[in-house]
Amino acid sequence: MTAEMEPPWLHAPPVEPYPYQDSDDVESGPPLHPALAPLRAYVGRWRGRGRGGYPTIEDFDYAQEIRISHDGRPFLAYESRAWLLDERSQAIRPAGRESGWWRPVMVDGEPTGELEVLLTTPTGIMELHVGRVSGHQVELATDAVLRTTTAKEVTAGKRLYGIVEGALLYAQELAAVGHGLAPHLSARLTRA
Ligand code: HEM
Repeated sequence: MTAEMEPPWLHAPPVEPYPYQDSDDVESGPPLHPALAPLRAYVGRWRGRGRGGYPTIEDFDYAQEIRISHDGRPFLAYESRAWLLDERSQAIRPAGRESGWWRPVMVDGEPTGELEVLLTTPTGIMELHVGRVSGHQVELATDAVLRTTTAKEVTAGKRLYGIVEGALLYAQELAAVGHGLAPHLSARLTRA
């Protein structure tokens, strides 16, 4: 590469590690953005178990960890990892994994109670949800689903999340592989 072609940053000093904090504990870390006040109860590390099924598959038991964190900006980061359990609650194999963002809608500096949620899975599916927060309850429905060419055919989804007696509960429905909306997952997780 000739000197004229070199970008100016090529010989700049090395950068420090990412200097901002990502926190899953509202008591420490950066202050929670006011947009996230209605979702404050969700921030944390959660672990628990659930039961799943679909018209096309056998019912199954699973365990799951969810991390919901923030960095002081008006969105939550969402990460979930699940694994299948046998009848003795021993791990069989890794299962669903998902990550994305929960974005409360703000108008004139006030949260409207609406939520935009973006989620992706390693199985080639991207879900765009619109939702509502009321009290501790979060209700989501897909606005769009995008799939890679090799992904299973998922066309819609619906989710209901709640915080009940300090636990995170949810139920999730899917429209997939030729079926209309039907339950796929429900679980109860407590703070890990
Ligand atoms: C806690 C997370 C999840 C768990 C534990 C889970 C578990 C399972 C299991 C055990 C199966 C049966 C096939 C297999 O053994 O792989 C399955 C199938 C399936 N799951 Fe999930 N899943 C999760 C999340 C999701 C999500 C987020 C989506 C959609 C975005 C999804 C869509 C599907 C579809 C489309 C099938 C295939 C059904 C069929 O081909 O008949 N799953 N899931």
